[in-house]
Amino acid sequence: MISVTDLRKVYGEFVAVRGSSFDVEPGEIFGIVGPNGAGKTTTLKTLAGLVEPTSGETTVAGYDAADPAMRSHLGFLPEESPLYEDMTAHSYLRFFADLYEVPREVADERVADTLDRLELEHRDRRLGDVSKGMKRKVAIARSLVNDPDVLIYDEPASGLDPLTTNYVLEFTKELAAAGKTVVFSAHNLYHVEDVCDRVMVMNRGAVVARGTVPEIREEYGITEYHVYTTVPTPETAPAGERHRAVVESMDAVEIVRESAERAGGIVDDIRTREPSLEEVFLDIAADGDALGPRTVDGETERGTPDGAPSDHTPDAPEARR
Ligand SMILES: Nc1ncnc2c1ncn2[C@@H]1O[C@H](COP(=O)(O)OP(=O)(O)OP(=O)(O)O)[C@@H](O)[C@H]1O
Repeated sequence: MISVTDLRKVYGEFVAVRGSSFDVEPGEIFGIVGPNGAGKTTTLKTLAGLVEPTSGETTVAGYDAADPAMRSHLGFLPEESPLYEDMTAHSYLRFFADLYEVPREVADERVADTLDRLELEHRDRRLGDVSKGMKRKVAIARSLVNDPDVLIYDEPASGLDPLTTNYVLEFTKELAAAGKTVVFSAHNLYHVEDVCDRVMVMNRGAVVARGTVPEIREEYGITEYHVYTTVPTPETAPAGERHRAVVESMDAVEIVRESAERAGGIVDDIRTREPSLEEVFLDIAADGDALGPRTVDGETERGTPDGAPSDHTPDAPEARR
């Protein structure tokens, strides 16, 4: 449904996106995460045809992203979406439906249905007078007036209270279950982990990891084993009435077991601690300096145009650097 090959965007001398490649399958929820300035919004705006890439190919719903015909298949939710404050939700959405040339009757039904599904109250109140959560819901409804196949949502839950956030994320899942393809960016990794089928991590303009969350965790995170023994061993520290060693491999667990048995005790519990996506992410982001300078000149000096791998096998987490 979406195919991006060697996407590169340079502003003046500054390299905002350094050659990223990824595919998104129909009905998939694909998350783009990364620290501030990583290049997430630039990537999303390129998909939406709002930013012209410096080089690379971007296909959305079978069209080049720059092709105006693509727009009718796309719903784009920008990070900030100022609404016309004097309009009501209803008149505002109708206005957009008209822009997309949706026949009046279809538009009325679709708008009412979407507002019902979003449980939007106060439909006839001025948009200037409604809460931030409601405004976001109206912006989401706007992204759906043309019944698009592809939804591109930049930080859909940014700045919302936990209840509305949850609502928006569940709604996103429903849209994908109904067959829509969703690409969204987020800072909150818990949301990404909860909602996305696959994730791409960007840092300093480069794609540094991608795959399912378990794949990324396996590739980049370190699983810790907490090994509890009945006797002290050189590897353990006191932990309540027992002793505990924190190790990172099963071989190390065996060493603790042998030490405990030599000391006349046993290992009586082993617990596995998976790193959170947040921990994995911080670890990946900490490697950002290794990506090198972010200017066209800096890249030439390094002798590599991209600084990051850009193969087209989205299921395989990439090697770092
Ligand atoms: N029009 C522009 N002109 C010059 N530089 C730009 C422009 N748009 C973005 N940039 C720069 O490109 C880099 C990537 O920006 P982008 O908005 O894509 O990052 P982001 O990952 O979405 O960040 P955030 O999480 O802060 O929204 C940033 O350093 C930004 O300052």
